[in-house]
Amino acid sequence: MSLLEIRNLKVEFDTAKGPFKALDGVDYTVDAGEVLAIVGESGSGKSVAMLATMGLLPDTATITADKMDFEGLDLRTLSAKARRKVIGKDISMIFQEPIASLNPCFTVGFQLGETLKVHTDLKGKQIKDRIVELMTSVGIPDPGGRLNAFPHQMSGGQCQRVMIAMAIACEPKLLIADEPTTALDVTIQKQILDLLVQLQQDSGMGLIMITHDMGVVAETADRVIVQYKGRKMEEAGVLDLFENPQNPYTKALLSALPENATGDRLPTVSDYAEAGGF
Ligand SMILES: Nc1ncnc2c1ncn2[C@@H]1O[C@H](COP(=O)(O)OP(=O)(O)OP(=O)(O)O)[C@@H](O)[C@H]1O
Repeated sequence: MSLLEIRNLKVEFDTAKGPFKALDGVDYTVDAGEVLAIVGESGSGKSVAMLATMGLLPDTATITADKMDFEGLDLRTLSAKARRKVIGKDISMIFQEPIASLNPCFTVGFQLGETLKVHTDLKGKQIKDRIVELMTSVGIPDPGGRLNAFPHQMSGGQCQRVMIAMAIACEPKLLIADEPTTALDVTIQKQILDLLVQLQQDSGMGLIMITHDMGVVAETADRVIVQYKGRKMEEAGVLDLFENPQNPYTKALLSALPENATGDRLPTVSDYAEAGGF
């Protein structure tokens, strides 16, 4: 049984201009211990798909799927109470803007503690010990001192480490990372990616990496889903995708990488769109 199995996921938003189809029948499967990258340009429906899975879309979204199972549990029919037991514990998510994701009014230690209080039976000193252990595992120096810091007193990279600590606090079986390095400096990006992959390998959890960056895909993924305008264009193992892309859109994405440039100007995806028929 797969960890997460989604069939024919569709999401439509009710907007002032009428219904808008953000996702049009996409399948996703992730196994324990696997890293799935979902790649595509802005607006391709990567975040919407995972927010739908987490039950985090607004009421204006109509979500349908033929199947949406997490460890055999049907996420479509879960009560709000049962869902809260799964989401944030067995499935957790980190987002693009680490500083905005943390509450500026509370120390990072307090915020980590709140996560542990909600989802575990730990109390008092056990909570503090676990916070220090978590901060150590995500590479925050002087964790005992830093737990009293407010988010604005930490760098973007450190805040993302705190978000990762919060996401892994309850030892999730699946972690969804939505553009986790996009808002960070290039040098920090690599460190955060390495940390995520290391944590994934140590724990054996499934990891879904949402990204628009083929470099991130190459660094992290076992398998890749390429999305464009709410549809799946291609799904392949990471080596196959880079060596032998089948879909014109995937070929266009790969041609737009700086290392594949041949002329004076980098090609863009739209250079390929008409010829490729997408
Ligand atoms: N709450 C909403 N109401 C209406 N449309 C929405 C809503 N949320 C997302 N969309 C639209 O759905 C489409 C897919 O959005 P989504 O955020 O999934 O894209 P993405 O591939 O993750 O891109 P990005 O990397 O920019 O986040 C976009 O056109 C977006 O404008």
